[in-house]
Amino acid sequence: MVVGGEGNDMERTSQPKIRLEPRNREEAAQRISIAFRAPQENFTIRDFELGKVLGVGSHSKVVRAKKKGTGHVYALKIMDKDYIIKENKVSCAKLERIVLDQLDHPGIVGLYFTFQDARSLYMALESCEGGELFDLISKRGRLSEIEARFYTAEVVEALEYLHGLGLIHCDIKPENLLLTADGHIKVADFGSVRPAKDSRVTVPLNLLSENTRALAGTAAYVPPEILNSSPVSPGNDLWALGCTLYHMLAGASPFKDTSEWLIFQRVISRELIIPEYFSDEASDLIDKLLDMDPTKRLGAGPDGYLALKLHPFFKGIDWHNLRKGSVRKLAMEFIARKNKDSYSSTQNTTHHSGVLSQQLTGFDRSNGSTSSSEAHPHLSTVSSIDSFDSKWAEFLEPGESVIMTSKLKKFRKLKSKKVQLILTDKPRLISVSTSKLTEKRKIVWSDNPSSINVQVVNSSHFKISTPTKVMSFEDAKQRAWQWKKAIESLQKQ
Ligand SMILES: Nc1ncnc2c1ncn2[C@@H]1O[C@H](COP(=O)(O)OP(=O)(O)OP(=O)(O)O)[C@@H](O)[C@H]1O
Repeated sequence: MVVGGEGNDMERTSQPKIRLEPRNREEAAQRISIAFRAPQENFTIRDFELGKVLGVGSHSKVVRAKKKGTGHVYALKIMDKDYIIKENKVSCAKLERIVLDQLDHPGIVGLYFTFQDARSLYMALESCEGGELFDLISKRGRLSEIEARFYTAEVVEALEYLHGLGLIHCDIKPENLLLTADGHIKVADFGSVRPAKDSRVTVPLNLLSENTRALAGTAAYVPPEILNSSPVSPGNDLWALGCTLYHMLAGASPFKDTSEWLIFQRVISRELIIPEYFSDEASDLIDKLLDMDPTKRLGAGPDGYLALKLHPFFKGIDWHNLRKGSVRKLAMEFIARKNKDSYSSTQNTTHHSGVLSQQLTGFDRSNGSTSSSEAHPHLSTVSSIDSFDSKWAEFLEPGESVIMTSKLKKFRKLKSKKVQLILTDKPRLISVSTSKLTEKRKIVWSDNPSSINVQVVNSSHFKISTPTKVMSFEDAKQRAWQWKKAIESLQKQ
């Protein structure tokens, strides 16, 4: 990605550029003060051996990439230029680049370098080999309080650092909390970040004015004050932290419903049901983080993070040595559940060289988790990299690439089954039973929207209608609209 990067060879291509042009003197002055630590390199995608898709966001695809020559492995966040321009996400991408560049904390995903080519922007991030906390929770159903305490403590530490710099993440949720190979948490996805008034982090003003227009965050984690257009504050992240802790312990976010509107109603009226099996300490902490008044949330008051860290839920947490080992049991339990993974190891370049790193090298989540091999339709230009690794590859024809795939619940009458739905560039729609690993009945493709039609019921539910049947699906990651977009864009091609 080029952010004010004169002199970079990438700039001299005749391809579309994404630049950060100052609009006035003030901005120009501010821009000069940004000297990137993570350089803008002249690399091309051919300088990397691409591995599996680590995850997909709403405007990016993140792929494991090994740098030829050095063998270093990165999580390469790839953003399609046309798409982010069309979707007005350029400022989010630049913001993430600029902010990540200035952060340095073990609880925050590191940025190594950026580059771009004709089609895409690339950010080489520290690779979090353990995947999303969301997937861990989904696989387990819910986490134990011991695990939830540890993960929450690590997020608290990272938030303390961020808030100390005057930055609000604005999208804390289990999907954006990534696990390293040795079982520690790192906060990712800084595309929604906002500075508080007294922020010590340099953020160009034009990016902010563009970025602050949109409602930041994800419905189920958005605090009530944001729905009332109040200015951002650290309390926003503390609310989302309370929702995240609840999610870890209950297996679902506290404000769950079938549409964003209904979720917002629950948030505004604080319809919070705490399950009986939550300990008193966990219930009390969640209650205090989910205070309707952002200034009263634990961690946001006059005693700041000290009050939060001293809460009885965190009893036993060694705050000074949080990131020094002590995750052995958690990580080993995690890897034991993943030992069927047929992941072929690549060298890991994370900075964590703890005891577990070696034991866990090669540990991954290539076992069909909901996001591990998902792709975005707008990223079809890089879709060929999907075909390398997944166990679903056996259902593809030679040369066929995955455009999008998710583990979904498929409903039939009153029952539901888990299926892996795969959309390919052929185009084909393949539904594979995750229990039997066999292809279910063929879904006959048609370019005609009246023959194959996708109806979105809400963000997680959608239906695919063909002339002979209607199939109902649930996507736990709320990608119903992405399924519709992906299928329709292939029909238009
Ligand atoms: N450093 C990393 N290491 C491993 N996986 C990663 C890394 N960064 C991102 N991912 C995976 O890619 C997914 C998408 O990344 P990210 O959230 O940064 O994208 P985005 O397009 O900004 O998403 P969003 O829809 O949340 O705005 C993550 O949820 C995660 O699964």
